[in-house]
Amino acid sequence: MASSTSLSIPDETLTNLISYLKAHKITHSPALCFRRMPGRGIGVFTKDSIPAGTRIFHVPTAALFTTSSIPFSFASKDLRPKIPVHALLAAYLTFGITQERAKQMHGWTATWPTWDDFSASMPVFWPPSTRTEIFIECSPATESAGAANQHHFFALPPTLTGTQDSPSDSMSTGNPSYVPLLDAQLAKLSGHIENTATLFPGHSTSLRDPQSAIHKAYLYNWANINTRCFYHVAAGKRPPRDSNEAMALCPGMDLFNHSDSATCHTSYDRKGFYVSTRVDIAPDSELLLSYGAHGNDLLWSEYGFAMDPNRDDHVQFDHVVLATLSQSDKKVLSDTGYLGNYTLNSSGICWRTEVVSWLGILTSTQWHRFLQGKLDPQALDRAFSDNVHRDAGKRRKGNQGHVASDKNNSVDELMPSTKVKKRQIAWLAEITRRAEDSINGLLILSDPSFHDQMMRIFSEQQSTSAHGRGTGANVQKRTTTIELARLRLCMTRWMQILEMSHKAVLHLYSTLPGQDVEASAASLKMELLRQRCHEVMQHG
Ligand SMILES: C[S@@+](CC[C@H](N)C(=O)[O-])C[C@H]1O[C@@H](n2cnc3c(N)ncnc32)[C@H](O)[C@@H]1O
Repeated sequence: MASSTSLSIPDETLTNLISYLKAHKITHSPALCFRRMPGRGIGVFTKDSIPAGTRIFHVPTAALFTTSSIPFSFASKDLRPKIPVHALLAAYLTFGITQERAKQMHGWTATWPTWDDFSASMPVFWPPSTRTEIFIECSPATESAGAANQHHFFALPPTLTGTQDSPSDSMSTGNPSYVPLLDAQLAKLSGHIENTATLFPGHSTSLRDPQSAIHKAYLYNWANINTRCFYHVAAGKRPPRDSNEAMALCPGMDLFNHSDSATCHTSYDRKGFYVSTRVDIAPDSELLLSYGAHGNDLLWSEYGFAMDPNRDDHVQFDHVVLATLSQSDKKVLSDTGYLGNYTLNSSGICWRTEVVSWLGILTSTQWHRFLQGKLDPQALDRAFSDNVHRDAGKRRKGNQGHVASDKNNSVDELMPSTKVKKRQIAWLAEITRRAEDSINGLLILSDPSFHDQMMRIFSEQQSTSAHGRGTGANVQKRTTTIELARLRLCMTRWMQILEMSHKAVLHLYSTLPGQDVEASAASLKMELLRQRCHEVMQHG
């Protein structure tokens, strides 16, 4: 591997990074270079082709930033077991690090995102108003559809917030182990702040004060650790029970972006971390790691971005399914291990949802046999068709030659699999309705005439201007940019959810007779929303 000097970038921050890498004996393939890209920060690229299986990056153990980098004068041996690693690293970077050390690390830390980047993209830093139901009123003039002029909707999807649960339709009522992603993250962040404040009493007041510079610096460092750390266990140490306690920051290696089809992978041994290529790499390509097989909700909440497309994407829709089940259904599902965790992805609904769909349509014995793979529902459909033909024959005889009308479309007359599909369509229609409501609401808020309402929902208002990064018009412009970025991220995610449910509904319609009109109407509606969102993304 070559030394870092071969990375040539026309950007002072990146040039300083190269000096930092060199000074810390961090080496890499001579083909690598760093580039900035709109919407994804810095990434690692190759100028030349690289064969599969090549080691392209090495960060020696001595260059890692871990709890071993923190002096005992800041955190004693006794204190360390009492604080999560994430919180300790954030505390040290916020008020433990000397000016001299911060200056030494600057060649690397200057490449980190800005606070505005995190604030715009990570919902954990957004105001509570983005998590609760939004009501807006429109005069008929601003109402493009000309329909109802009151809108209520959610900016953030329930898969992140769980806020669409009413007590009777609650994910938590139905599935006690379910904690929405954002709730878990908010609890973790506030737990870390509280823990740090307790263990470092000299900083407790400012850490707990959202307006203080220390609090804001802590959030910034916490976000950096959250989005840039790698799993690492020091040589000779046992892996901790909680993988979050095995953290290392790897200078330079933290600039690889994520992909669901990563071209590189990481490994480590006692000498440090390595990145190697998994496949042959073409010149001028970005080198990509996998942060895990994560759906967009997790990528968004933990890392502040969503991929489009993302083959690991899915949405959990427990809130929709559970709201349609009786307590006794939930008990049956709980007893069989099928309560909750119902997901939809680009291939349709998951097996767990399929299982719930048959509950009540099969007899209890049939349903349990179906779970065990001992009953093929198609056999039931065949038996149903045979019965229908037999009955029709009997009716013909009974009616002395007059064929009985076959127009009875009551649910009881439907084939078992048709009943199941109709049930699934109803669930998907509910996901679609919620997504459409939210997209329409966000489209209204993106209109300049709704600027004040948009700011009330997406802005911390007074608190943003207290960040000490500008005044007057400058702050106003910056905050508006942040709020609009937040709104657009919500719109993008709802659109992805809508596309997923739309695709699944179309597939179900295609397996049922006479659903062409419904399918075309749904596609038309979808296309109109897609176009309106596209316009906002382009010009708004
Ligand atoms: C470990 S850093 C990677 C380097 C990062 N681009 C930077 O400039 O610091 C992780 C962050 O990179 C960004 N990122 C990673 N993969 C991305 C992707 N596929 N699309 C958009 N942003 C991505 C996200 O902001 C994420 O929090």
